[in-house]
Order: sequence, then C-alpha cells, then structure tokens
Amino acid sequence: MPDTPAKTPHALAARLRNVNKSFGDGGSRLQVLKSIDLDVRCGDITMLVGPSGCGKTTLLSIIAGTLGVDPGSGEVKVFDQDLLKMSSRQNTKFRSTSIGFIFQAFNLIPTLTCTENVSVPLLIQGKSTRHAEKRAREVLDQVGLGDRMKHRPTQLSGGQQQRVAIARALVHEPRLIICDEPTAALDAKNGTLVMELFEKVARSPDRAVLIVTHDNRIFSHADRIAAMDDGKIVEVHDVTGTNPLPEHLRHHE
Ligand SMILES: Nc1ncnc2c1ncn2[C@@H]1O[C@H](COP(=O)(O)OP(=O)(O)OP(=O)(O)O)[C@@H](O)[C@H]1O
Repeated sequence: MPDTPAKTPHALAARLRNVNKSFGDGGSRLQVLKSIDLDVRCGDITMLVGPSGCGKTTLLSIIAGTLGVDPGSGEVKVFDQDLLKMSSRQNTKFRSTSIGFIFQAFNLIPTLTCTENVSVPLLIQGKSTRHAEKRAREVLDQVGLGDRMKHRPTQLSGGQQQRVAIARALVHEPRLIICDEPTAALDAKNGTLVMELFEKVARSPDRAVLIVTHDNRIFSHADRIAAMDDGKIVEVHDVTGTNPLPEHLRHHE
C-alpha cells in the first residue's frame, strides 16, 4: 500500500514563541503580553480577537517590527527572518519591503494628496514618482476612490481616509498585511470591498493577512481566528466548511 502523501504544511508568515512584553518600570510595570506563541500561516486571513486592552495592538506592533519585546523572550520570526536579531536599519528595510501596516489612526500625511500618500511606500523603495503614482492610482481605484485621487486627507470622510490607508498598505504588494481594525469606519459595501482585496492577497501561497478586529461582519472572511484574553492567546480556531466559527467567538464586538 502506498503511503498517504503528507499534507503540505503551510509556510509561516510569522512565528512567535514565548513572547513577553511589559510597559513601565517598578511598581507601575504592566505585563501586557504573557508568553505568546502564535503561527500566522501563509495563504490565510488570520483574525485576532479579544476584549479591549488585552494586548492585540501590542502584538501586531511586535510582528510589524515597530515595537520591541522584553529581554528573554523567545522568537519573533517573519518569513523566517528573526526580527529580534535584526539591526534597526535591517528592520526598517525589511518592513518597507515585506510588511504593509494599517494603523487604527490612519497616519496619512495631511499635506499630500491621496495619490501622493499612497505612493510613499514605493518612493521609499526608490521607484520613480511616475511609476509610483501610476500604481497608486490603480490601487485607489480598487478601493473605490478613483474620484478622490487629488483630495487631501482632511477633505475625506473617516471611511475614505481608512481606504486611503489600506491602499497605501497594499501598493507595494508586501507579503504580510497587518491591520488594526481595517473596517471599523467602513459601511457594509466598502467593508466587503476591502475584505475581497485582502482575500486576493491571502490566496497566494507566500502571502498572508493578519487583522485585529471587533467587526463580526467580517469574521466570515477568516481562515483562522486567534482569541486573546489578558495578554494570552486562549484559543486558535481553524475555520473550515466542516469547522465553522463557534458561537462564542462570534461575539467579539
Ligand atoms: N506605550 C504604552 N505604554 C504603556 N502602556 C501601554 C502602551 N501601549 C499599550 N499599553 C497598555 O497595554 C494594554 C494593551 O493595549 P493594546 O492597545 O495592545 O490593547 P488592545 O487589545 O489592542 O485594545 P483595543 O481593542 O482597545 O484597541 C493596555 O492596558 C494599554 O493601556
């Protein structure tokens, strides 16, 4: 009898082991992450849920390489690169090519137009303004802002600003998209549009999307849901046709 072929394991976009993070010193020291182990698989949309203040944004920032960890933590690997062993210069370069980060505060540059804001990651990579702005216009079109290219952030609604931030995170086709509440300011139609764009990204075997969300309208787009509480990962649920999302995970609003 031939052996059953082993199922190909997913490549990992991120692998965290024994990650601890505290803020403050002495009596005011607060341990926010407590021995976190987490695998973020390529090809998946992974959602991170949990009550306010449980450490979700802190964890995203560590994976994005914008926040360090406590000494003695295990590892933070993104596409097999150990962020804890990189110099700050290597870290900045790695982030600018491999990671697209959508913050809760959109961090758009108020003096630049939408097209210019979205071009920034490509300009940082040394692409010409002409190339960068052409690509920026394509992505703005995909997020439904084809008629707002020359507007500045202050001339846009919160939901439109959020979509500009999403376009900026997608424009350089990073392999890992990390988003903090990407659909919070979006109506159902634009929320679906954005999730469909994320699905296109995540359906590639070497790319992944990691989302913190309270928005249970988008849970149906998840392949995997990791639930956090009080600085720990308390449950990881793989969503499949035969293993749908359990009721208790649907209520993270
Ligand atoms: N720079 C900081 N200095 C001190 N404490 C911080 C800092 N950043 C976060 N914290 C604390 O860490 C804890 C976790 O914050 P975090 O933003 O990661 O939570 P969260 O799960 O993302 O919350 P929410 O869902 O409300 O956005 C909170 O108690 C917060 O006050």
